[in-house]
Amino acid sequence: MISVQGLKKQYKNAVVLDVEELQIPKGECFGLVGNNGAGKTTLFRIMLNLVRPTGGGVLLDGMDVSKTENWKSRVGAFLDEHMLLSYLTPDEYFETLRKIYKLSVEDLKLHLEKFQELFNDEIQGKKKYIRDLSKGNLKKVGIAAAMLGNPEVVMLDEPFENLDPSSQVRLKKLILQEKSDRQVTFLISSHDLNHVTEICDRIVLLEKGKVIKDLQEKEHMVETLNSYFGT
Ligand SMILES: Nc1ncnc2c1ncn2[C@@H]1O[C@H](COP(=O)(O)OP(=O)(O)OP(=O)(O)O)[C@@H](O)[C@H]1O
Repeated sequence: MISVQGLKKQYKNAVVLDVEELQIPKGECFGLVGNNGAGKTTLFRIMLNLVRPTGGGVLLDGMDVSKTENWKSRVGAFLDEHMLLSYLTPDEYFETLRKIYKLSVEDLKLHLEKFQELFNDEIQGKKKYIRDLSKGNLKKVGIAAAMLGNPEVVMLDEPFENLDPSSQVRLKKLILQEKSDRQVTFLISSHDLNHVTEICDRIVLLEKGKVIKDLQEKEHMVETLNSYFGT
């Protein structure tokens, strides 16, 4: 369970995040939407202790993410390409992570097998460095890396962006599979309203850093979001 309490982030005089309370239960697929600059990435970055909040904090299973490191083995995330080691090939990168997470060669192989359809023969066994991959393929490497080591919580910032239509469908299938097989808690930010409403149990809408809607009923999600975004 993730618990956000009195979270505030301010840059000079601008308050970019102001979330009074948010509880995300285990196994929930939590979607985060909002216009550019609404504060989605800032919320994820604070949850990963990459940005220090001005006030309040985030607890993961009771652990304050800014005060202990123990939550890190339970969380996987891909926010942007800076999280990757661009001087490695995807194979070298996965092998490096395998060693860090102390997984067996077989564990890594089984994990990557789940991604074969999504990888579409473009990622493994190639001599291409991560820095030379297309944006979509780079995203696929980041997502596969975020899910490595069986994390209980997976945070993905704009996972569908830059993926071709078949890859978007394959990614949705993968997320739903992981969720039903292992009760993974997914936190997904997206501008793609169709995809998030399809796979998420709940959608939180941010506007200028504040939660203005917390939608938990599937039937009303699409309608409410379409009317908000004018889509
Ligand atoms: N280091 C920083 N210094 C000043 N302002 C910042 C900084 N980082 C983020 N911001 C501001 O915080 C606000 C929220 O940004 P954030 O990236 O969280 O939005 P977002 O919802 O993820 O947007 P997008 O949909 O465009 O990715 C923006 O106004 C942004 O300019």
